[in-house]
Amino acid sequence: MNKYKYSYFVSTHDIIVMEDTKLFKYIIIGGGIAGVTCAEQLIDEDSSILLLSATDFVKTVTNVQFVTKTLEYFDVQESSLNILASRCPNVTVVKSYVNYLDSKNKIINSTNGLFKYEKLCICSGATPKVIFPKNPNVLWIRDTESVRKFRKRIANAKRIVIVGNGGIATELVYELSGVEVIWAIKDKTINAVFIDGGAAAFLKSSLEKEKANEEHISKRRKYTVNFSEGENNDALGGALGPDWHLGLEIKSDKHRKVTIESQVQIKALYSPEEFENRKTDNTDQNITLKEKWPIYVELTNGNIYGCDFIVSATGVIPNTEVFLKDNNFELGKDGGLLVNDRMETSISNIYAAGDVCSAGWNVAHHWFQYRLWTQARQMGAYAAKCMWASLSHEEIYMDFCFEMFAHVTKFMGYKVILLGLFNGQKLNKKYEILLRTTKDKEYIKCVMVDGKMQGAILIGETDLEETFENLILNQMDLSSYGEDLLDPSVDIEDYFD
Ligand SMILES: Cc1cc2nc3c(=O)[nH]c(=O)nc-3n(C[C@H](O)[C@H](O)[C@H](O)COP(=O)(O)OP(=O)(O)OC[C@H]3O[C@@H](n4cnc5c(N)ncnc54)[C@H](O)[C@@H]3O)c2cc1C
Ligand SMILES: NC(=O)c1ccc[n+]([C@@H]2O[C@H](COP(=O)([O-])OP(=O)(O)OC[C@H]3O[C@@H](n4cnc5c(N)ncnc54)[C@H](O)[C@@H]3O)[C@@H](O)[C@H]2O)c1
Repeated sequence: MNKYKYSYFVSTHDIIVMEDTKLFKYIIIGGGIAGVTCAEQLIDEDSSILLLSATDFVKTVTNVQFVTKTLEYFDVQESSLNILASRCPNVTVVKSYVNYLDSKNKIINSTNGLFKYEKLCICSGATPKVIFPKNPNVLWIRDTESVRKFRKRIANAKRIVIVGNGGIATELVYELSGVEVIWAIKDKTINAVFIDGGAAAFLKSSLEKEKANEEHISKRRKYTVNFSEGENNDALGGALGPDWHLGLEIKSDKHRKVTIESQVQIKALYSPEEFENRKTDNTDQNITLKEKWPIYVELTNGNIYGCDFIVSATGVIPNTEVFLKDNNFELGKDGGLLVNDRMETSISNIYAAGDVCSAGWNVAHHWFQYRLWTQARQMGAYAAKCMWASLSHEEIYMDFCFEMFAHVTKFMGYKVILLGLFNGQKLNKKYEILLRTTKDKEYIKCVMVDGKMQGAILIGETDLEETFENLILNQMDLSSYGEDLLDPSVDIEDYFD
């Protein structure tokens, strides 16, 4: 590896570029799915491409399989930097944390020196938005390191409180057994980030079953994660993804014990000493308080729980901070780097993809951004195409995957497919719902406007995803079918394919 000389004055951020500061045609920051996909997809084979990864590992996607035109499964691996470099000979992979961007001179300063770019793609992901982040009894899940900390603490835990109602909380609550879980959610029903109340009721019964009785079907076929002990890297690693929870099989007791506290938030946390000093009346209403716990949680409904620790699964914030210093990036409402339909940020020659960016183009009616693995991959690949097209003056079109939102995952033991405006997003409550549900088997919901399908939730093995995807994309008028559309005796799959 070349060593680059550099000079850098932290006080003024003036960078003196030495003659041998290396120029790369493309630089990509971030070794998560967005960054790695971007590097792999750069078809400019003669070009110098540099990928900077803050950690010793990068995330690579393998065995991509399309379920439909827009739905895909894939395996994810944590690979060493050398493996990526050997797979992509035109990509130099350097472990380095970027701490300053000089967009005027197109230079980045990193822990491994200065690098100059023609085109830069920022794929720095997102950081968990943790409630009470400084409290040592509040944990989160994002990367391998955070899961390691969680595993260590859960091994001896009797009760934990999980806060949040999205992907991580839903998966964690389902995966844990042999420990009492208090699940504190802001909404009326579980997993409200992804599904409606009806689907939530369908899934919830899974929590009452014993873990051992269920077949463990993985969300994807494989997720290889490196849990080697001893490594202690403070840099935030890439987000975990499919099947990150498979390593949580640590309790022999397979009983789930989940209490759902709905429509609440955390009001306060108390250390044992602070709790002892509380002399309010409501503290003794809760028998669980007779035991001594490392931390106590007061909910907004007045209930107080002692527990071993709390998991904050309360969403993410795009990792932009380092890049904002002296750079006037336009940001999206959610704090991401705003990108246009060419994945360009508001600063020329700088692109962004994955969790760090906010889609700022006029998005297709049936598509919206969700910070998901699949979208990180799609955006990374498309950003690569856009950077290449810009330098080679080629015309390209927006990828088809941005036409319709599509996500396949697994919640509470069921395959879950979300298509288009599956929860009536963007429709201002002006839509009808067609529903078919069979207990413990399937839940099918179609969102309809004027007889045309706008979105769908498919839970279980319905085999309807391809048909429904076509119906949403084609906007075929289905008024004449009315409710028969979901009649189990009508084989709509054959009819519409
Ligand atoms: C527990 C968990 C489960 C999930 N499950 C699913 C799922 O089932 N399906 C799904 O679709 N999505 C899932 N997601 C979401 C998905 O993992 C993310 O949306 C996706 O991985 C984001 O990829 P990314 O490349 O944009 O960011 P990241 O994976 O966060 O990668 C960003 C990279 O940038 C590096 N970096 C940051 N700052 C710097 C810097 N200054 N200099 C150098 N490098 C830097 C980081 O170290 C990191 O390697 C899950 C997320 C989590 C946390
Ligand atoms: N199977 C999947 O597709 C899957 C699984 C895990 C994670 N992910 C993705 O990983 C990322 C992180 O997951 P996540 O579950 O942390 O985020 P999320 O955005 O899915 O859910 C965040 C949840 O936290 C709640 N919340 C926010 N602030 C709160 C507060 N102060 N008090 C109480 N609740 C609060 C929100 O209401 C929401 O329910 C997301 O982008 C998510 O989509 C996806």
